[in-house]
Amino acid sequence: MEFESIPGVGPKTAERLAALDEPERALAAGDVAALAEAPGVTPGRAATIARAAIKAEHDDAGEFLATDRAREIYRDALALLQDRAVTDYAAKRLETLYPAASTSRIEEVREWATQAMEHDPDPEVLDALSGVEPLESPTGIRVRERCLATADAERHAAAEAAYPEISVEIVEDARGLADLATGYSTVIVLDESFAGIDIAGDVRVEPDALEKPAMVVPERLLAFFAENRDRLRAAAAVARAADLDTPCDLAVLDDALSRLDDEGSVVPDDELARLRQAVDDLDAAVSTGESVANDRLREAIEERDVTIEGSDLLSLVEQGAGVDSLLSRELEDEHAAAIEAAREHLVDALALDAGEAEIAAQAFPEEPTFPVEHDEAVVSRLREELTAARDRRATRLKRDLAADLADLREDCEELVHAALERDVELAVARFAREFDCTLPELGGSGVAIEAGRSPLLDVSFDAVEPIDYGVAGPTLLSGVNSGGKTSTLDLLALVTVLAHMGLPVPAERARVERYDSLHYQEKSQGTLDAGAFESTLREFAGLVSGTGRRLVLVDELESITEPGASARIIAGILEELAGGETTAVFVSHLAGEIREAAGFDIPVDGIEAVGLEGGELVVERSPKKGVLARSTPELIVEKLATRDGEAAGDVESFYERLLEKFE
Ligand SMILES: Nc1ncnc2c1ncn2[C@@H]1O[C@H](COP(=O)(O)OP(=O)(O)OP(=O)(O)O)[C@@H](O)[C@H]1O
Repeated sequence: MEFESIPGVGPKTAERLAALDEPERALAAGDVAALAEAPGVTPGRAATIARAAIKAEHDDAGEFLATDRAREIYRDALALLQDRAVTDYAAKRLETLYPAASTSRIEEVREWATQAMEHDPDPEVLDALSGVEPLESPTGIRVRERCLATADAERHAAAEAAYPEISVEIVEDARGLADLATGYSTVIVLDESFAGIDIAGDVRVEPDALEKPAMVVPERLLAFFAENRDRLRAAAAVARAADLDTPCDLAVLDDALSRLDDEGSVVPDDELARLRQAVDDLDAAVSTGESVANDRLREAIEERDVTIEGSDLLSLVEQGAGVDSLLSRELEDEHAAAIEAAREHLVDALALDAGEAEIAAQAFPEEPTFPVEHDEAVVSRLREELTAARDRRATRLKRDLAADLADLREDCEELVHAALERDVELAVARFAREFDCTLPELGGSGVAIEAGRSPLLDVSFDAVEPIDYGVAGPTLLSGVNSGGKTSTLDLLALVTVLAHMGLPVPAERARVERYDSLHYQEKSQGTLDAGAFESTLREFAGLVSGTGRRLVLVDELESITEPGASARIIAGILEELAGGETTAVFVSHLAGEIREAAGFDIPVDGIEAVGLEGGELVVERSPKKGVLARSTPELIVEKLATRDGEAAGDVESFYERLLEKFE
């Protein structure tokens, strides 16, 4: 794919995208997390790129949202969805949903949304989702005790690229290799030609080492899993609670993660723990062994009356023999028992196995001495033996765990991806549930909403009164002050935007024409000066001369200038829009005047007050078709003119005459 063909992607970003593992898949799937892995691409930028790629794929060049207010409605809709996403990923991913002018894109999202709405936003799932994030690859790992070696320059370069964590050395011959073996505890040789060379130390010839990262740098996998452990556990919890379909064997993952500590080290098994302990405790155990032997021997000596014939004593003295000979002659058994006790102590205290115990046995020499002393050379040998066994065990555990984790690596990516995608779906499911949404029908002419309730109102959603409204072609919407005219336009816009995003809309039923664009002009704040008025007229000139199926919503355009001129201008715009493919709803207090000024019979709908209660208007929020709603002042005059039970005086007849003016 030519990444630069995506609008907004320059050569630099294209290069960064190309460096990703599977950029095409990530773009097609709107995988914001994967795209954001490209250096210098923030999640927000990734969402923009993904959206542009989707648009390009669906040949969706047009801009559906044609005005600021239309864009604002989209942003509000998006915010309502994003508020229901748990993860940052889902919030960004939701930004790839946009109101499309392309049927294929709308259909694609509708299919996805239909399934998404079926998911249950189980609190357990939502709770687990809070710990899920895209997986991260730790950087800066450095392994110093191991190196790779090769005689081939090309292989050297490949190895350096594949294993930035360890040194890659050039070796010419066996001597060079032997030198390396003295500097590193393990040397992994990449060249087959070195096979069979006998060199002291841990030197292995592994020609396929470039394909075996788990063997060469198990630390990489261990660090990856240690770094992502909490996310993986959270994703596994989501998978369990939501019964996600994932290839990852969660029990195997649990087990593998439990074998890893926070620093990326392997949690020792019993054997490694024993060996570590034995190395650490060796000196102390040897000296305690000595004490045990000496205590026993001292006790034995103290308890013993040694009788010795004078001639024997003489001969011992003449031979220059010390007390040791006496010990050996008189206390042989006791000495042997004391040595045995020392050995036993050493074996027990360090939990030595049979092989190690054999060495340990020699740590206390059989020759009778007092006090008993250990043989340092033997203890050193035992230390070396235990240390080597400990390191071998640790390396084996590391490799075994890395091998198990390597098998899980890809499945884990899928697991986390599935959990994050579920969050995106749940945001839509929650939106649909909380605002009583339904998937709208797309097609026909105009917009028809049954029991629509806008979540954008300034009252709590429970207090929003449902609205029925259907409109096609150019229409004037009249209504009492604060009757809900603007809110009706907002609802029409919101339903239309959501429908074109492929998402459910907050209504019991809705049908929306497939529009190419939405033009929503909000009420201007007061009369415009000449310049601003001119530019507004230019905008409308562009609108009437434009093509395509459009929904045009305009709120109180009359406020841009004086009422008489406004009515003529609005009538003129509506005339131009009539007869085409445009659905236009113009909210106006001048509906009567506009109708008079127009050269055709403009339909007028009205939001009516059904009465006054305690000084407050009681409003029927659903616009009535073909009704020019009376204004609030008219209602009040009428109320004053028709007060029951009061004799008509001068004042009342004034009200009656005023009322006649409204007819
Ligand atoms: N469907 C509804 N359910 C409950 N409250 C509503 C509804 N529609 C409107 N309202 C309330 O009425 C208020 C006024 O609504 P809105 O601004 O849409 O009226 P308007 O007819 O455009 O007013 P104006 O005549 O000032 O332009 C809203 O702020 C909201 O509190």
